Amino acid sequence: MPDPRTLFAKIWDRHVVASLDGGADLVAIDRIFLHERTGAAALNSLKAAGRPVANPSRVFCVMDHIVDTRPGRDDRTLMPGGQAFITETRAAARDAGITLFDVTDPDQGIVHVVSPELGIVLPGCTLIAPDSHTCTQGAFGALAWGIGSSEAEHAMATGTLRLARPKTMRVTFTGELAPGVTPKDMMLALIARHGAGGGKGHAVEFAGSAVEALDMEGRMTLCNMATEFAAMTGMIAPDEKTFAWLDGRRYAPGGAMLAAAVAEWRTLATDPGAAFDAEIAIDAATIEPMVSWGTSPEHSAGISGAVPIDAPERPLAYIGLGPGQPIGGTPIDAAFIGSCTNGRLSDLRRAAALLKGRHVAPGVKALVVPGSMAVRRAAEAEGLDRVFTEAGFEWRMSGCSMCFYAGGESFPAGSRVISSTNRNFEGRQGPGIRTHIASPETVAASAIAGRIADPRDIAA
Ligand SMILES: CC(C)[C@H](C(=O)O)[C@@H](O)C(=O)O
Ligand code: SF4
Repeated sequence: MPDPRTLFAKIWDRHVVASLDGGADLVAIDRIFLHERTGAAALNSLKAAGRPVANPSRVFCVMDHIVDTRPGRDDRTLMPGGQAFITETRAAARDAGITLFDVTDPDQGIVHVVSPELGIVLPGCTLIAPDSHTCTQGAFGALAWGIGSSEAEHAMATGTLRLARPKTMRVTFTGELAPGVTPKDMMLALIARHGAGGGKGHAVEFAGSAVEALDMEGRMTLCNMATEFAAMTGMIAPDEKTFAWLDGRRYAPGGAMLAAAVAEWRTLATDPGAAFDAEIAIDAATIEPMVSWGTSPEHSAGISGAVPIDAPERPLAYIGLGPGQPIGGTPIDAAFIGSCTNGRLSDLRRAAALLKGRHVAPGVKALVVPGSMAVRRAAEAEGLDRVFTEAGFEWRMSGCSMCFYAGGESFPAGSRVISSTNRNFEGRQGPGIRTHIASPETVAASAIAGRIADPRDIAA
């Protein structure tokens, strides 16, 4: 019998092209994604070096970070000088012969939403992008991680990347989530309990009954925030839900090819008895809806909790809360639903279920930005756009939008925002913006209440 191996080891071992001096491996890269924020730089520098993209059919590019999300958009963006990122990336992508999902393309959307939607990420593949939330796609049992721009160049030119083998960690969520508690809350609880550096240097596999019970979109939310845990990536063993998701997607294998692929993908799961370098176990039933109170995702607490009495000064000064202050009940100025963490159809459905027949509190600016145009169309087909707009939310085109102050979209300086996104550091959503990260349900409930509120208090 061969030694039991982890999901990570199975993927890594079959992608190692060579073991290099100094302990690093040369790893074959199956898929590369670019976006307009960093894409033009990588493609242009490759071109300047006189090197073509080795295999353009494996390289994809989206427009998501800087694009305007107001309906009727074109290449113009609220980011000063932002249009050049878009036009230069478009020209460089066309020149390199890679696949581009452009601003007005029906497939446009946030990179980590579009790739799974189109079946570009597959179990067992290696996928990289110069974007830290590439780990989202590990939800498919892929090895997917964020890289720097020069590594993107190297990978595009050679189809490989040189890197040191990370350590492995398994995070097991046992038991069952309580009603109203979501994958976002699982990650905020993990990071609050084990620190924003807790996964450093590790490829993290999420496992256990509460993970198996999640749908694919929930699994993506979980893996998305592996980078907030400082992990190289997050991943989940592929199962029937994974295979069903991929069935019929444009770039995924179909027919007899799919059946053969599924047979292969079934072998990827971690073998019983395989050893991890580190293990964490969390009882899912102990998690409640979580909200951040500071400027790191580790500054998070249960909605019924309070800011710790020994909380550090600087984040509290920025966020404008005091030690021991209850988190629930804090008045908000704005609410945002969207991003690669929580901007998918199921996120929108769950928020809309709470908003139906209700209205955002007076004075609260609320906005929903679907993670992709496909999500937007699917939501409209179900009438979710009307639920949101009747509740007083703005209904936008897809993009990163207010997740990140890169496209110039923001709320008035200093606003307190409840947000379904993944980062809450100073200025993340714009000058002086005080971000509280939470699940889409908590965002919806808080928008209605005009203050940070527990979604479980609203009967959907
Ligand atoms: C702009 C991009 C490189 C960045 C990232 O790497 O994650 C952004 O997506 C973010 O979420 O901060
Ligand atoms: S939605 Fe936010 S976290 Fe995701 S890729 Fe865009 S900016 Fe980064």
